[in-house]
Amino acid sequence: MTIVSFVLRIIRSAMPVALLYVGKLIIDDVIILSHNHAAQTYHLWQLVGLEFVLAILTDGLSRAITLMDSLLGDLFSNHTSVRIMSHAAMLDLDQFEDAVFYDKLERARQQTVGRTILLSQIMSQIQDLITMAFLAAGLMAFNPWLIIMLLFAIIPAFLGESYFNDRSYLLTRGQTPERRELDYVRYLGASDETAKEIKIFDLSGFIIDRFKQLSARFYKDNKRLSIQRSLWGTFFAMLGSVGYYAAYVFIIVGAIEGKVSIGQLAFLAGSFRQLRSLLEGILTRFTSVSQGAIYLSDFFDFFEIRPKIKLAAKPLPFPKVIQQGFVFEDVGFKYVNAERWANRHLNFTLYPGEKLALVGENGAGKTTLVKLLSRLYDPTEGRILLDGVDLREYDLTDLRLNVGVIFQDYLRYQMTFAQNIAAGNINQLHNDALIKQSAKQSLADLLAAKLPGGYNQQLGKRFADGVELSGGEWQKVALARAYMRDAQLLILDEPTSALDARAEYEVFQRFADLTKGKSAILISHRFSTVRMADRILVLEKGELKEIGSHEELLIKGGIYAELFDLQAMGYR
Ligand SMILES: Nc1ncnc2c1ncn2[C@@H]1O[C@H](COP(=O)(O)OP(=O)(O)OP(=O)(O)O)[C@@H](O)[C@H]1O
Repeated sequence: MTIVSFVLRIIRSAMPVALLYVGKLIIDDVIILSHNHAAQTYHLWQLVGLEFVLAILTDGLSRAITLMDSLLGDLFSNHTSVRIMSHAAMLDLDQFEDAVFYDKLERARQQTVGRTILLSQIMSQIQDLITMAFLAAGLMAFNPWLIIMLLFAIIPAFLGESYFNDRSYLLTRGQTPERRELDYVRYLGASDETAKEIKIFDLSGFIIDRFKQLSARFYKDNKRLSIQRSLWGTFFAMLGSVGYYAAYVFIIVGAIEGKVSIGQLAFLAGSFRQLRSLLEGILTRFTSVSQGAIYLSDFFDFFEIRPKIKLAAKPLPFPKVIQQGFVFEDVGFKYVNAERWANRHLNFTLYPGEKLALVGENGAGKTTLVKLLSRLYDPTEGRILLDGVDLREYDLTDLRLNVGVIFQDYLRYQMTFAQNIAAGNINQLHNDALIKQSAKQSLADLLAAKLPGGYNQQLGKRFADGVELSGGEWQKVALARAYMRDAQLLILDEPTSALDARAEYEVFQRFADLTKGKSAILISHRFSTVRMADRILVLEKGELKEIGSHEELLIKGGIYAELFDLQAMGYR
C-alpha cells in the first residue's frame, strides 16, 4: 500500500505543472484565434478537453492518496502499539520500576498516537518537492537566475524552522517526567478506581490545584517558545516574499517588453503563485516532519532497552519432579535505586514437598524472596540452586510454569469471571472443566453460582453489565488462578488476607490437600495460617533470623514466639 501511495503521489506531483502548461497553451491559442477569426478552433477544444481530464484526474488522485494515508495511519498505529506491548513484555520487572524507563516508554507511546501521520507527511513532502521541481524547471527554462533568487529567499526560513524544532524538542523532552505526573494527576482526578477515596477525603481541590500548577508551568514555557517562533517565522516569511516578488516583477517587466507571451506570463505567474503556497506548505510540514523524525529516535531508544535477566545459552528443562529442592546460598538482593538490602545472607533449603511459611514485619523482605524464586529478579549476590543447578540455567518459561505465584497485589481484570481464572494459565482459556475445577478448589465456584452471568459474567465496573465483587470475593477468584497450572512450587503471598475466618480455614484445608507432595510457600501475617506450615522462616530486615516448626520456634522463645504471643494476646 505504501508503494501504491508513493506512485500515486509521484503522478499527482506532475499535475499542477501540466495543468498550468495546458492553460498556457489555451491562452496562447485564444489570443491567436482572437486575432485570426478564420483559424480552426479544433485544437483549442482538444486542449480544453485535456485540461478537464487533468483536473478530474488530479481530484481523483488526491482523494485516493488521502484514503491510503488514513488507512496506512491506522495500520501504523496498530502495528506500533503491538510492537511496544511485545517489547515491554520482554523487559524485566525492575525496569518497570525505574522512572527513566517510564519516561522512555511514555515517549515511545506518544509516537503511536502523535506520529502516525509522519509517514504520510514525509510522502506529501516528497510529492510537493517534486511538484516544486517541475514548476522550478519551467522557471529555469525561462531564466535560471529566478531559481537562485528563490533559493536565497527560502533558506533562512528553513534554518529558522529547524532551530526552533530543536528547541521545542528539548523543551518537550525535558518536560516528560512532569507530563507523566500531569497524566497521573488527571487520572487521579477522574477515574473509577480513585473516585471513592477522592470523595471521602475530599481531595479533588488538592488534585485540581496540582493539575493547574503543572499545566500552568507547561503553558508558560510553551508560550514563550511559541511567541519567539512565530515572530521569527513572520520575519523569515517576509524575506521569502521579497524574493518571490522580486522574481515576479522580473517576469512582468519581461512581458511588458514583449520578451514573453501572455500565455507564458500566465504560466509563470501561476507557477509562482503555486510555488509560494507549496513552499508555505513545505515549511509548515517541515516543522512537523523534522519534529517527528527527532521524536522517532525516542521510539527507537525504547526498543534499544534490553532485558537484564539473561536467558541461559542452553536452558535446562525444569525437573519433572524436584529431587533436592531449592537451596539459597548466601542470597542477597538490592533494588536498583535502593540504599538498603531487601534480602541479605539468606541460607536455607526448601525441600521437595515442604510447606514453608514466611513471617516477618512489613518490609522484612518476604515478597522480595518470592520474586527471586520466580526469577522476576536475579540475586544481586549469592545464588539459588534447584536440584544443585543455578536457577539461571533453567528455561525461564518452564520455570514460570512450574513456580506458580499469587501476589498480594494480584490484578482484578475487568474481564469475565472465567477469563479472570484462566489468567492463571491462559493456554487453558477454553478448558471449562479445568476453570470450574480451579474455582471449586478456591471456593470461587459458590460465587459463580450467584452471579447472573455465571462463569461468563463480566467483572468490575469499568464496562457495561459488569458486576463488582467484594475484596474477599476477588481474592477467591485470584486464588483459583493458582490451581490452573500444575506447578511444582506454589507460592501464595497473603492470599487470604481478605477472606473471612471460615473461608480462610476452608481454603487452607483444601490447599493442604491439593498441594500434597508439592512444595509451597505461604506468606501471611495470620498465625492461624502460619502454624499449619511444616516450617516457618522468620525474616527481619531482609535477613533470616529463625527457621523451624511452629513448636520448635515457640520453645526457642525468639522473635516468632514474641510475635505469636502478641497476636494471641489480641484474641484473648
Ligand atoms: N520495587 C521496589 N523498589 C525498591 N524497593 C523496594 C521495592 N519493593 C520493595 N522494596 C523495598 O524492599 C524491602 C522489602 O520489601 P518486601 O516487599 O519484600 O517486604 P515484605 O516483607 O513482603 O513486606 P509486607 O509484609 O509489607 O508485604 C522494603 O524495605 C521495601 O521498601
